[in-house]
Amino acid sequence: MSQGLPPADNLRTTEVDLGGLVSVLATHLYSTPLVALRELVQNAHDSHTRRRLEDPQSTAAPLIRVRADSARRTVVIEDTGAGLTEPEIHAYLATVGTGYTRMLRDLTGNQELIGAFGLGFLSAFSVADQVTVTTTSHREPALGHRYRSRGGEQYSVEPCEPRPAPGTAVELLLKTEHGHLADEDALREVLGRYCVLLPIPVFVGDAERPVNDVPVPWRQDVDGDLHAARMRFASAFGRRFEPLTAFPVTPAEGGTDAVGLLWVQDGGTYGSTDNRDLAVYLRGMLLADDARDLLPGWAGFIGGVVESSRLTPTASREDLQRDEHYRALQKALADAVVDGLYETARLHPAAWRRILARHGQDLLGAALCDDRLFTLLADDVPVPTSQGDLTAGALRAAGRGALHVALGSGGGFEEMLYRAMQVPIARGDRYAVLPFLRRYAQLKDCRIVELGSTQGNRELFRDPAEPLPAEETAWLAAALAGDGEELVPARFDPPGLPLVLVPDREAELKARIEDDQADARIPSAALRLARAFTARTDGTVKARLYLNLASPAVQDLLTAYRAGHTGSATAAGLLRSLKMIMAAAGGGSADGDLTAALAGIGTAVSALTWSGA
Ligand SMILES: Nc1ncnc2c1ncn2[C@@H]1O[C@H](COP(=O)(O)OP(=O)(O)OP(=O)(O)O)[C@@H](O)[C@H]1O
Repeated sequence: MSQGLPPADNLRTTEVDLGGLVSVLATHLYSTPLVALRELVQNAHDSHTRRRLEDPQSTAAPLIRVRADSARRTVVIEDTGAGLTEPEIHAYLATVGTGYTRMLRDLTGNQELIGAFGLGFLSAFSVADQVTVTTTSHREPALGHRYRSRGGEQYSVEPCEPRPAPGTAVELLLKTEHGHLADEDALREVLGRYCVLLPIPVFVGDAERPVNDVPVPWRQDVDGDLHAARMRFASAFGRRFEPLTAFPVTPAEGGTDAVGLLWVQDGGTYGSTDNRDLAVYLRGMLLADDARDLLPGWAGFIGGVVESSRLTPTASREDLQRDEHYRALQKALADAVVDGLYETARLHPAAWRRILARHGQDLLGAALCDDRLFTLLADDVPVPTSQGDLTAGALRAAGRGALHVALGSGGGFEEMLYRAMQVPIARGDRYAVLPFLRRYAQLKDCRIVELGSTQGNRELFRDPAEPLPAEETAWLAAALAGDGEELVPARFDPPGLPLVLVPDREAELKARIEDDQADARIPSAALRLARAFTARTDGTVKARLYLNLASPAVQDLLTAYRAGHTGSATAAGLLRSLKMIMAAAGGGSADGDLTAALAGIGTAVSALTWSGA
């Protein structure tokens, strides 16, 4: 088949259904009607830049004022910029896809100009039934023109009184459903966010204070305390949480040009909470309000603002192209978070303590995803244990050089055993605790005792000095162990504890981690690590019953059995009941039920009492 073009006389021009196109562009390009406000303020800003370039002698103070009249359901955006001549209205304002702004930027190289696509003005029709633009060009200060359109498809232009000074007023007669925008408080809130980085003051109503008067700490030479200025900005900008600390984003050599500010948000986070909140600005205008994907997945506690002129917006100017600049910024932001946390730990110890307390759980997971972060956090981050939050170092010291971790979901026999041993036990079932402690143990070369795992059990339950004869083990197993329980003669502390039933926690953990729900709660990097640890578990053994040969009670039982004492079976029954009661108290389960165990104790006591009589 020929790949060439058809003969010229066969070429046709694509028809445009203007009405359909205008409707799509005006109504469907943007995700929220608020974008119209942003586009119109941005046009006002560009018009000021144009004025400065074309009319450098002008002494007019650049300002943008937005007014609302709820009774008339109107919003007016006024500027003291360049204004438009009548031909310019036709050629730029009323021509879809063409704007003066882009040409001016190409011509002058001025990077402050924001407009690019020649589409933004159309967004006015997404919120307004009628749009009226009254304008006076700085080139013809004695003339005024009024553009009027309903829907954007057709428009009229007529002469009118010139404005008191060159500039433009865009009046939106709001659609009923968007009438709530004609409210100056609402406008203040929206514009305060959209325009926070615009260099031109933006006023709402008759206010004398612009909505964008918070000093931008990475732009101005801040007098005095830079950290305090960063905190002020973060506090003014953050929507949901107060900042605990703030740190800068700086351009990376050969990477991104982005600058801005990140902060650690107050407010608890858990493994499951993603409060990442990042706004991205391009040439001073808000581009992406929720660009959380630029922040690392483990940084659920970070909020921030960045601006970059290398990022490319989509035509709606609400999202960013995922290009190499986007990826460079992602990397720079991950580095900035880690650098910022280092800086906080070094310079702001009080804030650092609050961050550790608030976001300890998240940080455990974060440490697993970034080596530098692990180094920073290893000795500081709190680990939840049976004795409250402790650092890994404190856990190790209290465990006489070993980290003790329970793999069960809290309570259970582990807690009882550890209480008897008087060491704190880390809650290995909590988000990221187990992989964090394993990594810690590996790097710091210390022992980790994971109770419930084969390895951990071997550490805790030592082999007996001499193995028991097979016949005695068989008798004990028959007397004490239930279905699916394996009797293991051992020695362990404290000697007062005759036996312990240990469910196979690795098998339990494996089942839990393989559960689909875990995917939703745990960031994938941490989950992969956890799975790597449980992959080797086969999960066939349900529980092991460790019998403490160091316990005087067990020794007496064996002596009685060897001597053929009739009471040995009764005493064994007593121990079996004790096992079941302990398992039930610890939230676990042994064979049989609690009522039977309690009854067993009664029977044993009666039998022993009578046999002694
Ligand atoms: N307030 C204003 N003052 C002066 N000229 C304006 C004003 N608003 C719009 N214009 C003119 O109309 C043109 C078209 O505006 P429009 O918002 O559609 O596109 P743009 O700003 O050029 O690009 P983008 O679609 O990227 O916003 C602008 O380029 C500018 O020349």
